[in-house]
Amino acid sequence: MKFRILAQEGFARSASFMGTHGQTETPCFMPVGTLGAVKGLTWEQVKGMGYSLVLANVYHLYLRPGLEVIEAAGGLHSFIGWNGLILTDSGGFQVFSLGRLMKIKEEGIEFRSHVDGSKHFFSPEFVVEFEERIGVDIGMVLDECTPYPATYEYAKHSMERTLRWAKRSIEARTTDKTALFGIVQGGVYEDLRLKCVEELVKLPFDGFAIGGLSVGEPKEEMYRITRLVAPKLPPDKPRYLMGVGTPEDILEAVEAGVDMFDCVMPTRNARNGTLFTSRGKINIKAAKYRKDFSPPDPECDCYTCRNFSKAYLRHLYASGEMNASILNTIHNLHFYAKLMERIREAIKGGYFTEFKREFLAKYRGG
Ligand SMILES: CNc1nc2cc3c(cc2[nH]1)N=C(N)NC3
Ligand SMILES: [Zn+2]
Repeated sequence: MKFRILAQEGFARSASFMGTHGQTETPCFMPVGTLGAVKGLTWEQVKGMGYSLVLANVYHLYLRPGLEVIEAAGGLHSFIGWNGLILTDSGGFQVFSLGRLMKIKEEGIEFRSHVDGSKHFFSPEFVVEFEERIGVDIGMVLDECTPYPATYEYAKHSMERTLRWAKRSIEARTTDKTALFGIVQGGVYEDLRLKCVEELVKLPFDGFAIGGLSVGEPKEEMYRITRLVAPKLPPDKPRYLMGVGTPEDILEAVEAGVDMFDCVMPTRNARNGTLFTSRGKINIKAAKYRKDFSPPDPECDCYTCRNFSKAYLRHLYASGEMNASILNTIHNLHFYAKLMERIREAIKGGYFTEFKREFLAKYRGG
């Protein structure tokens, strides 16, 4: 894995990331393809929007279709038919948020499948092995996701276990074809976060993620921890803020030095009719759009905005048509791709601060 800084403005930077299956430029947003597909879109459409790095989940792929099928297919890229870069989250968060967590032990996490209730066990070593065997470009280590709120004591013990698991994950590596990223935990406690960074950066990770945020804490807390941690992570390696976020969150985090993002919002919100536009979010279900024959976002050049009106999209949604999800997802993911493209250009052009101010004025101004 190679990471080369192309331009810097304050803490914000634009870089190129080279992985086994190609390269991408950062700051970048990763569409969520949890089960090996971005819901409602073909890979041709995802690639056509300019995405070259997508996210999938070890927890889900392990349960369905399972390691045996993916390996028999020749790895995850050939199984799902995506020839760009793939990052997999480790399951740490998913077991906490989806699976029925049974027990956290020093050895690993015991959980029940949310699919059929069967019992399973993830160790840090197993997750690294799984990610290497399915051949992803970037694998996240198994971490203990400290919930919010958590007491200082709980966050401390949880962070210390995440550090012990990080060491075991590095030791479990057998190839550099799968880049491995460490995850910073420590709740909302600055000293725990800094202690975690201090220990984690001693390990030869290819990149570092800030975990344990966007888990229900107030926005200001998320920004405070991000601004504290991001600049302290190695400047020559990618920084990934997990599960984030809205256009505003992304701009704040880029300004703090974050390079990579993932969030279900553009895809999940699309399926429930919420569209991101240059003047803020709109909900296409609203009655006021019944005879509004203007596009979702007059400043957007996506297929949906070039061909369809709010009234039509509202009609599709109200009728439960499949195309409602497809057309709304095309717009939202295109909006995010465009935002990241304009962020990269702004950093390279040295006008990111102005871009952020102008974008947010319009986006919040409605
Ligand atoms: C949606 N918010 C969110 N916060 C996260 C935090 C983490 C994560 C995924 C997340 N998603 N994956 C991990 N392995 N650890 C931390
Ligand atoms: Zn559009």
